[in-house]
Amino acid sequence: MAKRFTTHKHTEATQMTTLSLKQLNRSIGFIALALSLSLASAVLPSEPLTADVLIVGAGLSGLSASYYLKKAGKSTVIPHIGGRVRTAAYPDGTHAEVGLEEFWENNPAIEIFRDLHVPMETAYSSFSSFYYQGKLYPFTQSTNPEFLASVLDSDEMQIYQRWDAKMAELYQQLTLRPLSEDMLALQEISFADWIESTSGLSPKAQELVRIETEPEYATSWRKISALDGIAEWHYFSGNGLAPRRIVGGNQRATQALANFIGRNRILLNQQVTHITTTNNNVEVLTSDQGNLRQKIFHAKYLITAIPLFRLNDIQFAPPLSAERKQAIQTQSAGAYFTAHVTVDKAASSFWTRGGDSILPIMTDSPLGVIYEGGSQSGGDALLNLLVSGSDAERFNSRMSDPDQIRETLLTAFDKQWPGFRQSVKRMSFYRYHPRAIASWPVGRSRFDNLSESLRKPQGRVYFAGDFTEDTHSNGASQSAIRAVKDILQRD
Ligand SMILES: Cc1cc2nc3c(=O)[nH]c(=O)nc-3n(C[C@H](O)[C@H](O)[C@H](O)COP(=O)(O)OP(=O)(O)OC[C@H]3O[C@@H](n4cnc5c(N)ncnc54)[C@H](O)[C@@H]3O)c2cc1C
Repeated sequence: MAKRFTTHKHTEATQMTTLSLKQLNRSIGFIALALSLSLASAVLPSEPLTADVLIVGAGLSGLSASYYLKKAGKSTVIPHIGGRVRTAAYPDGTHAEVGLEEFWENNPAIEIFRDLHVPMETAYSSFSSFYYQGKLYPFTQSTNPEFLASVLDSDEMQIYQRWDAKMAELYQQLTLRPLSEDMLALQEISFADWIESTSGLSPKAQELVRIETEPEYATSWRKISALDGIAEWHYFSGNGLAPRRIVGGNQRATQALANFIGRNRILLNQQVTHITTTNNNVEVLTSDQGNLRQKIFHAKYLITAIPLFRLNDIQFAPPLSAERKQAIQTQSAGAYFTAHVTVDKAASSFWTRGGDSILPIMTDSPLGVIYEGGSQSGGDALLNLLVSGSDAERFNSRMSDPDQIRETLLTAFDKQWPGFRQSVKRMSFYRYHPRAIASWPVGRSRFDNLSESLRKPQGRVYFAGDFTEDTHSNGASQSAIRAVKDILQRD
């Protein structure tokens, strides 16, 4: 989740690149029906509104699906907007992420952003500075291996490197279908138990693995299987994958996507409540969250691009298959809570070394991962705390008193950086309740048959979103490509 960014940020050139749409079958054509915003926002229409494909969910997954479909000449309509790519902007000119922090370099969305000329910043490492037993290990080096060599002694490092190479081999096996019996067995043991009993890593190296990866799946490493741990470790293995951020805030990327798709294709405040499939179309009922007026949409196909548990808000006819229902019910989720902390600029000495920022820092305390927000030169600094796991669950509870949350965070800050609380001017809290990110409990994984059932369509309805393929926004993008490809091949 957290990665250290170069102090000399490199703004990635936003040249036009060839999209991976070549795989998508463009040969099928049926008439794209236009839908105007005025029509959409009018009083209950007598005729249903129509499009080729209706997309439920205007997060990264739904917007990406719509992007690919538009490139292939299809019309789409997306009721609702929002999603987990969100940037908060404050009156003093500072801004920080509320949701997604970085796009990993292997995320297909990066190709879309290049195509849309969205400026990106490049980071170079997946590991971050971290606290272990009260001691800070600052990431001041240029690469993961150099950083690791500053944390582990040479014996620990040799064992770590052998283990890491084995992890890379196991990751390759995850791409094979069907998975071997040995691999599937790793679904039954927790990542923590497996590392502790088989890795041979030193206690410090084990803690490094835990502290660096837990913010990724946003729950304890005891709650995910070794199989999912192997998939997560891929982001850190070897030199690690490099993440990207959008200059000026990640929300600019989804805004660029929405502009490309056409704002009139995205209908605000429309919650999908019913999805009815017949042999030759899909009928959707939406409810306007402002005035509770209902609208009817017809489309040839439908893609749901919402968190899977949100499918429980929708009534399907015919109902979702028992296997899909079981897949949704047995899925787990990680929790996130975000706090933006405005602090006096002078306090930056706490997180700089030799004039360079060592943020993000993984704290292993209720502060979670401390990121740096965007600020105006000379003004206050904005820190972004990405809290995950049990601390996030506690803070997310509506019974949680904001004054207590604030005090817990200030106490944790003071323990780590004595005197820091004097510099804090304001805190803003953002809750993701109850489920922020996909995760699978021990005994379940995204590599089993149950999950596979969600990657197959039910009639004319396709299921996308980050809960079907991966824990990260990579899953949101990959699932959009899968659904669009399947629709274009079928039509
Ligand atoms: C705090 C936080 C930090 C994160 N950090 C990272 C990170 O650094 N890197 C990374 O890769 N990923 C990160 N993630 C995960 C990433 O944000 C998600 O994987 C990704 O944004 C999911 O996109 P999506 O389109 O699948 O879902 P969403 O963005 O959740 O979009 C779903 C949309 O569907 C709408 N919707 C739901 N139900 C209905 C309905 N019935 N009718 C109509 N609309 C509906 C919702 O309102 C929402 O707008 C983070 C997530 C959080 C919460």
